[in-house]
Amino acid sequence: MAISREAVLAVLKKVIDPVAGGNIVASGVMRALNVDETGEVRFVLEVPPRHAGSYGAVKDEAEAALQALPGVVRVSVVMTGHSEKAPPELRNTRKAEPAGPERIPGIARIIAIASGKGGVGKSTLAANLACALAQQGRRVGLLDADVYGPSQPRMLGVSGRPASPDGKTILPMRNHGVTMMSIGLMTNEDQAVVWRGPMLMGALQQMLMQVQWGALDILLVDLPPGTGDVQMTLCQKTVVDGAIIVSTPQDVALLDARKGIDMFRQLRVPILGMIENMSTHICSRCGHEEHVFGHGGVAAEAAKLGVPLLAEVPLDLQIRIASDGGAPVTVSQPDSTQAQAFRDLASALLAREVA
Ligand SMILES: Nc1ncnc2c1ncn2[C@@H]1O[C@H](COP(=O)(O)OP(=O)(O)OP(=O)(O)O)[C@@H](O)[C@H]1O
Repeated sequence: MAISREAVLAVLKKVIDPVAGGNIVASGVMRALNVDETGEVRFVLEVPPRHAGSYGAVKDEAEAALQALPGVVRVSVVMTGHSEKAPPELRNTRKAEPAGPERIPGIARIIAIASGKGGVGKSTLAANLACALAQQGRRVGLLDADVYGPSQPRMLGVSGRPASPDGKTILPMRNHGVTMMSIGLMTNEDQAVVWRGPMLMGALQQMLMQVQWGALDILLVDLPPGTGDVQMTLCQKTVVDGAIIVSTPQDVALLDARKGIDMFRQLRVPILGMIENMSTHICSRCGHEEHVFGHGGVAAEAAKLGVPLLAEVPLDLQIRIASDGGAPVTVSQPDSTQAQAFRDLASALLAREVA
């Protein structure tokens, strides 16, 4: 019978830390827990050297309690006074497997919001979709990975540097029911950052793995435009459950969107659909409808490529004012027709069980 990590932790949480108080999991002396499928449980008790004597009994108690747990075959506990190196017997002796895409613990689904071209409204749509999904009861995260123009802090009205109480993990920000982290919060707003490939990959990995996202039903990733290192790294390192491609109806934007779709297909990421943004403009004074960038181009392209058209969002002054002011229209004017477009998009994704 395979033993679960949760069952092991439940047992360890009953073992009292005689020095720090509380249990040994909460106090942090129990580290590097490894529960493998053969029923072997290994961990380190990292204790202050001067209190080593007090932990002998703790080690015995933890070992005995775990041995009594059905499914546990072997328990090995190593006591150490420092944590620089894992003791030799704890090293994984199995050969490293090629690192394929992994799931991030606690995050049920990842959806990438992408565009071939910059400025087509990808961030605006990501912010509104995140808020609309949160309003419909989903636990939503939004990762702003647009290294060339991170705009989510402005769109979600968040500022300041994220805290890192332990110097290792990063606490995300939260507003409008959305848990958010942006590369823009890690750099000075006015500072132009020249990102090179390895730096980009490092920053993305850090934001995916070191941010304490908590339990999320869905993490939306607002990607930079185009088909570069960030897109590749995201899809190669993590399991991306789907991509949404945003485009305006213009030919040039569509051409780039097609390249984006090709890339995701090559990376085996399902295309959930396309969104036509700035689809049509309705004059706020006279109600006259104009097709500033043409209309219907994305619908035609989506049909040609065999992917669903998820939404057509108008070019609308309220949408711009709201997102540039820190409260997307879904939040600031929830009863408006503009907000309804995003709610319908969220509902459609929920109905298809992709969000
Ligand atoms: N439907 C819309 N109606 C009105 N304004 C919009 C709409 N969509 C986006 N905008 C505005 O257009 C500008 C660019 O949008 P946004 O930053 O979302 O684009 P982007 O594709 O994420 O750009 P980049 O790739 O450069 O980050 C913003 O000022 C935004 O408020």
